[in-house]
Amino acid sequence: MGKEAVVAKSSPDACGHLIAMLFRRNLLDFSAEERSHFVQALDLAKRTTHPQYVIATRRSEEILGDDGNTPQFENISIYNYFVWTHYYSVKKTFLGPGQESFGEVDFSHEGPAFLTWHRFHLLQLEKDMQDMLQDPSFALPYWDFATGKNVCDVCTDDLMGARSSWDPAAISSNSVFSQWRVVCESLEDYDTRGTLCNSTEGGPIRRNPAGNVARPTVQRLPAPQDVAQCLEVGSFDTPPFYSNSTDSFRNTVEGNDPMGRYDPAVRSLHNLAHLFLNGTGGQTHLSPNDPIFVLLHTFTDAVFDEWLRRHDADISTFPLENAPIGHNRQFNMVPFWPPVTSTEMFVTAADNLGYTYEVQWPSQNFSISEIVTIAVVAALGLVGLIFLGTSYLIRARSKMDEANQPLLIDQYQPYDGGYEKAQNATQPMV
Ligand SMILES: O=C1C=c2cc(C(=O)O)[nH]c2=CC1=O
Repeated sequence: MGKEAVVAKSSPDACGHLIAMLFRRNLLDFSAEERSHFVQALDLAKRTTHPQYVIATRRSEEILGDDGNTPQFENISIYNYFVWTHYYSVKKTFLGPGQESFGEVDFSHEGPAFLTWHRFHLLQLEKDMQDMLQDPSFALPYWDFATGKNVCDVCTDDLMGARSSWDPAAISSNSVFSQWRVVCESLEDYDTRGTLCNSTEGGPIRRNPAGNVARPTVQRLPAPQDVAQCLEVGSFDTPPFYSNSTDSFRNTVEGNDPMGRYDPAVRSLHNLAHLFLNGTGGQTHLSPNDPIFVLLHTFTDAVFDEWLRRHDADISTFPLENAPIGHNRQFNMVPFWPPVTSTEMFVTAADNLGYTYEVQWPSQNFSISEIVTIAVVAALGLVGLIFLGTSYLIRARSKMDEANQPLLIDQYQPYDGGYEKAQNATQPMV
């Protein structure tokens, strides 16, 4: 049995059957043995031909090849299939020779399906790896990227690969990931010749965390507070269901301003984590080639799942229509097969999908204005308490004085020398 997952409990599915629960854990909590097992599993997925899927390497117009008789499909490895599906979802649309390709269609980003698309993407890889390992308990771990730091803590040789000492944008030769070669990098071909990404591998993974000197705002990872604030955004998504949606949880976690305001210069959470990697992992058509992509997205999915749990999974703000192409609730998510819609993925994972996350969520810090309000209310309360306490003490004190000094009580006879007179009366005269 794989060590990544602890199948500690089971839960009933929609039909009432018991399904084992997978625990997606923080990669940094893995033991040395678990780390090695996970890295080897990824490497095996990179080298194992996908047992079920082939990829199309030409558009439907040319799918039978130049002679009209040679189907343009190729085998691909399990991991490279994961890369290819992401590439396909973001690829530009070829409009014809000599024409600029159309880049405004993105089936997996900048729209409501961002979270549901990537959730299914991860589930497919996880299932493929379980089958490859013949281990149904294999679970993908996550990278809690919301550290607020300017270092990549999973970039060590026992995990995702340290920085090479020779080239700051390369992976150390002690890591197996320095041997990985990327697919889908021939953008020029796709955009000018209308070809599609094929299974041919090219250059190595490039990664230079925090190293983008031209853009200081992407040299530091998101902070825990960004996650806490994002989880407070109440609506799943808002019109126009795009990258400029305000007060939208989806747009906030995808990576605009943590308060849900739109500022094109701002990158946070998921987008910031991609750009922080500064290399293969920061370019949308290529990013899954860097295996950190898997961990970055499991964490993003964990935030989504926590939001679904806290806000009671209300799909009413997931549009039925008017979202960008591919992003409406009932659309099949491109290019997954068998067909799957966002609605099917808009459910709490533990109750419906058989997995859950072990995460300690950061609590919300108070803003300056909230701190001032709390301080004023507390000060007023204190003044009130002091006033009440003082008046009570004064009243109690005066009651005590009355009890302890009976001579001051009105009814008591004032001293008039009567005692002495009486005494004198009983004394015999000498
Ligand atoms: O692979 C991705 C790369 C990204 C870069 C940005 C950005 O905000 O500039 N966003 C990205 C999302 C990705 O999925």
